[in-house]
Amino acid sequence: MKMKADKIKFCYQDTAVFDELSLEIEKGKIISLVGPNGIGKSTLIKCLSNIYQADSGFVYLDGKNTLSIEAKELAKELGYVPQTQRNSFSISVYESILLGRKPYFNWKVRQEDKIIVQEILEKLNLQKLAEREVSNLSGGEMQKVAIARSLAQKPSIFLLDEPTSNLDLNHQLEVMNIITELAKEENAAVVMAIHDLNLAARFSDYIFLIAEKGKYISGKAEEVFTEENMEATYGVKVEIVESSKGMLIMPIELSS
Ligand SMILES: Nc1ncnc2c1ncn2[C@@H]1O[C@H](COP(=O)(O)OP(=O)(O)OP(=O)(O)O)[C@@H](O)[C@H]1O
Repeated sequence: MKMKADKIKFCYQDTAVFDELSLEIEKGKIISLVGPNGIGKSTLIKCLSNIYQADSGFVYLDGKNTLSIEAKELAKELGYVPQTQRNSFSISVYESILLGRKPYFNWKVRQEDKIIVQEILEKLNLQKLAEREVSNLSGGEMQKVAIARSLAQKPSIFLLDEPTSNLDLNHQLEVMNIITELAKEENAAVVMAIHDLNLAARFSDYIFLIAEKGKYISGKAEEVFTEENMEATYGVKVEIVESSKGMLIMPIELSS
């Protein structure tokens, strides 16, 4: 499965967030979407997920315009994980993950769906939380449940909005390992908006930097995360350091 955004433009009221933005996402690859606060990463993820419709340009799945694909069929291909939101309605962790199976059953949950949820609870070490209400979980626990729900959906493309933002070091690595496994072993395509440039550099095949409105820089981490690009984009002088696991981006000081 291949996704392609072709010269898309999206506006809130009269203000364009981005324009002429093109992006290709291939199976087996992880793309990190990075850029300053408010630049449009979440909006782009929503356009790719078909939650928002681009004002011009289109998003294609294997050459087919996503607007022409039925919602239930699209839900089998695209797994969208939003930034964690606290909802007040009561639903257990188990039920929340089971909802990921909704595109596959009509009104009656099948044995097969329960087995998949059970496997995912184990994979993400969530068994102990299965009966807890989602609304009472910590931010990090909630984030893992949202990821678990998208895994239950078994999509071929994952669209993740800041999947590690609420997670401690241990859980960040756990989630990044799961994301890597999805891409490398299950051949899924992954697009994730992420602020942690070091995690992005280490775990992505490609980086897509929205540097400023209309300025997109894409390529391998070493090509995109240069001292010049970082200072121009974030207004911060950085030092690029080599570590045993690849490059590290060290913020040094604000540009004068
Ligand atoms: N529903 C909305 N109505 C109007 N403007 C919006 C809406 N949602 C977002 N925006 C604006 O659109 C721009 C892009 O927002 P978006 O959330 O996509 O950025 P982001 O790069 O994901 O930011 P962050 O890194 O802070 O999460 C921002 O200026 C934001 O204020």
